[in-house]
Amino acid sequence: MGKPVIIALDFASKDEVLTFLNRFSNEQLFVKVGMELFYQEGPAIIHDIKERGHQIFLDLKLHDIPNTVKSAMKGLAKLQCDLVNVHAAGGQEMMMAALEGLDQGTSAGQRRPLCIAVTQLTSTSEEQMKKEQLIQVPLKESVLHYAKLTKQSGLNGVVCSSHEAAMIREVLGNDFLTVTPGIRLKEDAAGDQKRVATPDFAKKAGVSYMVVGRSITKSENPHESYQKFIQAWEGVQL
Ligand SMILES: O=c1ccn([C@@H]2O[C@H](COP(=O)(O)O)[C@@H](O)[C@H]2O)c(=O)[nH]1
Repeated sequence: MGKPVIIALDFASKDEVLTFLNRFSNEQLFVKVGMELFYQEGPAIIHDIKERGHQIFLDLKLHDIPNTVKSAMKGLAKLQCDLVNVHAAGGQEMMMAALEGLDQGTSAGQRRPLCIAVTQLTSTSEEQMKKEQLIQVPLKESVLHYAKLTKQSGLNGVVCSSHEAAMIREVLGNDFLTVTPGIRLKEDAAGDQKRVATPDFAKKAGVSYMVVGRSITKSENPHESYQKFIQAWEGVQL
């Protein structure tokens, strides 16, 4: 499975990214490129990171009409990232269109990126979901509903919080990926995240990959902080 931690490279420039990556010398990482970095640096940043041998989750969370998502994914497939994503709220037709686009954009002999869908953002609380999205079921039920829809659409997994991962694994199987942001060490500030969990909670819940941003990138010693997350994960014997 490789590294259980995906580092969110939420930086505004290539210089900041390279300074950050240089702290890890030759260590191969699994990193996430999100909107902040991609909108500033464009596709070239993907080539720069890939050149250094890191795995990439391109986290652009596509959510648009099926035809637009299909065409966008066709283009993104050419960047040869390992993982891309959409919002499950875009619906089954949109998610299936995303896969079609990825298939069309992947050349023979290349591996199609895995595609996952965001269920409910980890910055959303149950109260907020009910009030602002007018979804009146418990948040866990909404997440499971989106996860089922995602699987039916043929995608490889979901973005959810660690609190929903065990339920999703139980219902949808061990091969269906759960990628969980909102990961914090006990002493870390939650910031804008509402559904947070520690690495050991995530491991016990059967999470596939933990996404960690600020706890590592804003730390005085990012390499040491990264190691703390890895060690906390590895310290849990299942
Ligand atoms: O539901 C979601 C989906 C994506 N994210 C992204 O993960 C990181 C988390 O960063 P932290 O600094 O560790 O909070 C960030 O890039 C988000 O865009 C998410 O948090 N929740």
